[in-house]
Amino acid sequence: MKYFTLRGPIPGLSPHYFFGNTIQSGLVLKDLSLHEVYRTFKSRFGDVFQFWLGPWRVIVVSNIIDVQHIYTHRNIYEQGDILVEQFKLFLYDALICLKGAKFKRHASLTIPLFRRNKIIPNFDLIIDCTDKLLSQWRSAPSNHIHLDIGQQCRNLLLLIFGFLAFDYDLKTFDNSDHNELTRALKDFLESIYPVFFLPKVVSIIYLRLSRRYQRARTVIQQYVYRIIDHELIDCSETIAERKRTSLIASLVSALQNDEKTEMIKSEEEKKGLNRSEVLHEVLFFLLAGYETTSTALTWFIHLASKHPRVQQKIKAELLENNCKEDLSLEHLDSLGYLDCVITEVLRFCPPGDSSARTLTMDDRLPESGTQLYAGDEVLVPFMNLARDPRYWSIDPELFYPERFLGEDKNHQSYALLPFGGGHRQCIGQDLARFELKVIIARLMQHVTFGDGGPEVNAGGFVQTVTIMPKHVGVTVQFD
Ligand code: HEM
Repeated sequence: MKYFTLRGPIPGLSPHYFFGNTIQSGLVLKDLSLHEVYRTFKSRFGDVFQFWLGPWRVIVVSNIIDVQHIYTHRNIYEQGDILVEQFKLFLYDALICLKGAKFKRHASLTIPLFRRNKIIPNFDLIIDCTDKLLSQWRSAPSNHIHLDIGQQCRNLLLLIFGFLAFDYDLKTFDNSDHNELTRALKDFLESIYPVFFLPKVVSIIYLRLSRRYQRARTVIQQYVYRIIDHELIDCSETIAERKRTSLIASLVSALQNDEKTEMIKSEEEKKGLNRSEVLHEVLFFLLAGYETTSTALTWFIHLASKHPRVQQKIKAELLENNCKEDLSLEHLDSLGYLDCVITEVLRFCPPGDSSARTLTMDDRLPESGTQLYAGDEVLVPFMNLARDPRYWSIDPELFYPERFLGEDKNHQSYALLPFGGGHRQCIGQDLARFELKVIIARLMQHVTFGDGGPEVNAGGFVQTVTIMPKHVGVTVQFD
């Protein structure tokens, strides 16, 4: 039988009809995260196993030689159909769903805007937005336990990304408990998560019937239209001037004058973007630009509250580099320990679970000798590699930023992949690292996070589109 059976000699757990391995693994009903599930399967079945994410059969690969092979053979390992097919249900024309010539057309308008030299001028903007969060915390009593750190981080990263990519004030700190957009985005992400484990036809019906999804999508679309209209107020010369530095100017200035003529051209000949493509790119970047980075910031705050020693060392480094009062772009490069902390947060708790690739032809993995066939779907699970003692000198189960100054400084690069790898790796990684560094440095200039108690600050994992800490409860003490 083609569906819902183990195929070939690759080990795995015989799947259930319709649910695949999602119930057996605890992903559904026990609410385990994909990090936990892939780790358990690896310890049971070894480095390469098959797993059924509902109707999708995936081959999960957890050794660095095979992973390196996957990422360095882009002609064989293309963007994963599992991502393409599922994202297409709500973001048909967005970068993540595209391959080949269409991907290139979209990528040429977006990727250059997230290179380091384009990001650095946003230093003051990030500081100003972080100060809004600090002033919100200042008005709370000092022993208050903040249980909504995840939401506060989302508000901050969304505010920054709105200005940085869209020149638009998303006002996420105005009435932040009930901010319409952050709430709609949260509802949207939570309601699309089950789609990743459902057959396509069931997903379509579910999305049509889900009032929460429909409501969230309407609110988000209204914002997206406002962002585009706000940009269109500018005259075309001004937009053209800004298109090399601003995502929204780049997208809007690429709008096709004659969509009908462009539509009949071959993909290779097409120029610019049609309205639907611009709409989907704005929506996708809105999601990609804040959700993962705010998850990483939430993990930092949780882990910092558990490791006061790490906070003290960041503060000492700020002091040594004369950044206790003033923070400037010039000082940022000298904060080497802070870089190690950020890398360790991304290693210890990667916000995403894996990269997905689909084979365009048959291939054999060099280390495990696994035979794969065209159309197979492979996944590279980030946490399996990041916590594998074969690839780390210092116990990978320890949260220990100093590892990157000493024994693990020259770690295996394919063991640390929070942004994926190869030709479809994250295009926002320089931006995410820069934002995290500026925000954390600013926060550590002013506050110390305290552990709110064993229950409210118990950590754990909660799976949605990203993997957040399940329980975060911290105090915020101004120094
Ligand atoms: C800590 C923050 C972030 C993490 C952990 C993260 C992680 C990832 C991962 C794992 C992928 C898939 C890579 C692969 O398949 O190998 C990805 C793709 C992507 N990310 Fe990020 N990301 C972050 C921040 C951002 C930001 C700030 C942006 C905004 C520009 C962004 C934009 C994208 C885009 C557009 C893609 C799709 C690339 C493609 O399909 O070729 N990400 N990200």
